[in-house]
Amino acid sequence: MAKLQALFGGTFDPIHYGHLKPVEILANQIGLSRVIIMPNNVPPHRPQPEATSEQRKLMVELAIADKPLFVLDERELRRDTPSFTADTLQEWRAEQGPDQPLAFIIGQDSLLTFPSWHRYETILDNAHLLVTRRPGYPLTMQHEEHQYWLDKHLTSNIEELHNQPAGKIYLAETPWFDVSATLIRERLENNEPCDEMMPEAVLNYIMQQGLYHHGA
Ligand SMILES: Nc1ncnc2c1ncn2[C@@H]1O[C@H](COP(=O)(O)OP(=O)(O)OP(=O)(O)O)[C@@H](O)[C@H]1O
Ligand SMILES: O=C(O)c1ccc[n+]([C@@H]2O[C@H](COP(=O)([O-])O)[C@@H](O)[C@H]2O)c1
Repeated sequence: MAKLQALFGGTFDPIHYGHLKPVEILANQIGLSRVIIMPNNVPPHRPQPEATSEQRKLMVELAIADKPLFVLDERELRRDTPSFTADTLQEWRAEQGPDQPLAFIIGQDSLLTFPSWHRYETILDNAHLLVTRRPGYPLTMQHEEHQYWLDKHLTSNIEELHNQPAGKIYLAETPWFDVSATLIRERLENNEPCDEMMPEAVLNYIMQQGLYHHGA
């Protein structure tokens, strides 16, 4: 049987432990031997990031250098158009064939906005969604029709993720990591320590590049 593969997309401006730790725990819980981490080039639903795509890619490389679970995928970095997940997953599915189990990992906040994503309903045609917990966000959808959509696809059966190629949503019971890239950017701007929030190599790179600090 083909192994479940999981793609984890993000802006990663910068990458932090709130990205890495829940996904490492999720991988352990459901048996993922590899997670493909994919920085976007043009985030579809937010302003352009502060760090360049090259800098964000480098920070991801530094963060995962000693973590064999993760590999980097540069496909969205090579596109100049908005990094729509539906397009990326369609391309990935075409490469992997119809039977390969594929998944896309998101945090709880992304699940809430998911119905506003470009062609969101097609995403589950090509992949499962694996959702990690994030403090401060409800686990229910704002609109009834979206809750119906969520309930229709929900599973708590890990076997289904491995046996079916796509179509399920799995709400993982991962611990909370109360950190965001926004908080880190703000703290760096104010010269506040961020050592606990991200790998040392990433923080050293940020300092060396003078990133996220506009002070006089
Ligand atoms: N602390 C966290 N816990 C769980 N998931 C997270 C956490 N931080 C980010 N994620 C998830 O990681 C993915 C990429 O997130 P992103 O790069 O936008 O980070 P962010 O910290 O939310 O950034 P920003 O503060 O700039 O919006 C998203 O699916 C997001 O939900
Ligand atoms: O396809 C979309 O419309 C879409 C809208 C918002 C976010 N995404 C993707 O979701 C992932 C997390 O996004 P973000 O903005 O929280 O870093 C990242 O891979 C984005 O490209 C995708």
